[in-house]
Amino acid sequence: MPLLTEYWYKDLITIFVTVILGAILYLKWIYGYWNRKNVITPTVSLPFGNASKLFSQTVTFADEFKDLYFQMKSKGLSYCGYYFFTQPVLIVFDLELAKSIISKDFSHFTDQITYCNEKNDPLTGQLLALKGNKWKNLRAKLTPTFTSGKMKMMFQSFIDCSHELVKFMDGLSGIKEPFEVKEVVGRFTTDIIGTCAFGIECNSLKNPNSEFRKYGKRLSQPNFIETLKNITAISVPQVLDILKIPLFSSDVAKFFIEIVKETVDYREKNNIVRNDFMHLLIQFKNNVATGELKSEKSGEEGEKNGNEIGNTLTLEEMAAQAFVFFLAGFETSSTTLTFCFYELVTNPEVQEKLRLEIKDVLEKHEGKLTYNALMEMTYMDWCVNETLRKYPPIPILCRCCTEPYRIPNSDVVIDKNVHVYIPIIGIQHDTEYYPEPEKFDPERFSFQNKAKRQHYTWLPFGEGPRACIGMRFGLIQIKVALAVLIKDYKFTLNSKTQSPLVLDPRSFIMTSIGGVWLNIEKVSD
Ligand code: HEM
Repeated sequence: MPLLTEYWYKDLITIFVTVILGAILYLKWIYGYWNRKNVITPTVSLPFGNASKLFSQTVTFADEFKDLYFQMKSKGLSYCGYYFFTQPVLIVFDLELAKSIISKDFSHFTDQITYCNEKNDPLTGQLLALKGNKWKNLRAKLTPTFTSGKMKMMFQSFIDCSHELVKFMDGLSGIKEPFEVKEVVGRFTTDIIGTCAFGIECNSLKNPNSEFRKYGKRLSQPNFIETLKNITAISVPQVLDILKIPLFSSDVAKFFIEIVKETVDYREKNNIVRNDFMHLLIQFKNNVATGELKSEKSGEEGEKNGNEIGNTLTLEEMAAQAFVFFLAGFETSSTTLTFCFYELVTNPEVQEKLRLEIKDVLEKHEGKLTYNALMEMTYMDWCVNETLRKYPPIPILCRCCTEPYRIPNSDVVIDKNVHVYIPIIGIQHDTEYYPEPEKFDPERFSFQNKAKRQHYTWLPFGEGPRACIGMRFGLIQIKVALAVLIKDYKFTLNSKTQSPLVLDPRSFIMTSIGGVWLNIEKVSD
């Protein structure tokens, strides 16, 4: 039956045109947000705002925000507006403002932009995604897991996994096979995180099809639907909430929750104590129940207002934390190692200098790779820092405004729920701070050179209260791999590598298309 006119098809056309016009007007109003605040934005286009190239995956996150950094900074701007689809974002170029947002005035920007809905998806109830006081209490509890003391206690697990890595490399050097470095070091970091976070020997170096490796790959190479869910989670998270769509597929959640459940059961039944992250989580569960560990407010009160982590962790909460350590820990580190190897093979004099340092230090430590020996490898530290400068695995830092904030010396107020991005990829390639930024020069991180640079010019692990909690852990796994490999093997670039590297626009973490292929040869003593 016709509604508006005599003909149903005219009604249909009218409704269709009205909906389209309504959507366009709504988007135009949304995309006027920064204009109304007199904040300059790059040219905005319908329907994706400024992010159309990111949505069509024709540009990488790193290139998008590096280009924007240079384009806007050259106009003398300290910040600009941006629309990630319908989500307004402030992009900050000025180091002082970046410092205020992530450290000095942190109380206005306490949250990450990561999706969190523990009811729909238990795995999102993890440290990186939790908000407000819930995050604050959990962060306070988890921080002791990553002290240098705890790292020393876990160090033997790193060394055990490195033996497998060396065995694997020995095999390759014997048959003179080129190998893709990210695949191999990804298996190594998966094994370490599996051991330390889940107490499980994944053996992915021996068995590349191990379950952990399989899920690791799935998480780092999302398919179209998963990419769409990731984008929705950042730009319009309400859609996932209302439609009750979990961010992580049910089989991923089932795998991680089951593995934590089995580990906890086994350890509790057999009184097993290990120096790892899982043990600490079990202690939280049990100590808290006996009153030894108190969160800032009582769990009951917290449960009431729904904004506190309770006094005890449920199995799902434990699984979510182990999961984030896996998610945040294995690929960032394997990516860093991959780019570091690429630079070491394209700068053979740096590789040689590093090899000499490793041998010298080990000689002083009777040939044993101990925690202290690793800390004495200064040149290695510079090489890793320079890699993280050139290729920060996470190219932007993100915050959500949790309390309105007036930008100092301006009339611009950042409203609650507006996102803020700090494009560290731009800062770390800025000639003002790093002359010849494309050159790989570890000496930039010598004590004297570092002292000459401003703070906040090197941010691969973030800064302030929400900085990376696993920095020490990540650096140790990177350095252990470098120490055992560079000491005994010489690496050169294999012709299968697309050099200069081309980054993959489908990946948020910096990744090169086709990978980095190396030749390996044992060095004589
Ligand atoms: C080279 C290695 C790594 C890099 C470059 C890296 C980088 C980062 C960055 C940029 C952040 C956000 C910081 C901010 O917004 O200020 C972060 C957060 C985080 N990282 Fe890492 N990370 C690495 C290794 C690890 C490892 C090994 C783990 C765990 C075992 C880990 C666990 C986390 C967690 C849980 C957070 C969230 C912290 C919070 O919100 O309180 N990361 N990481």
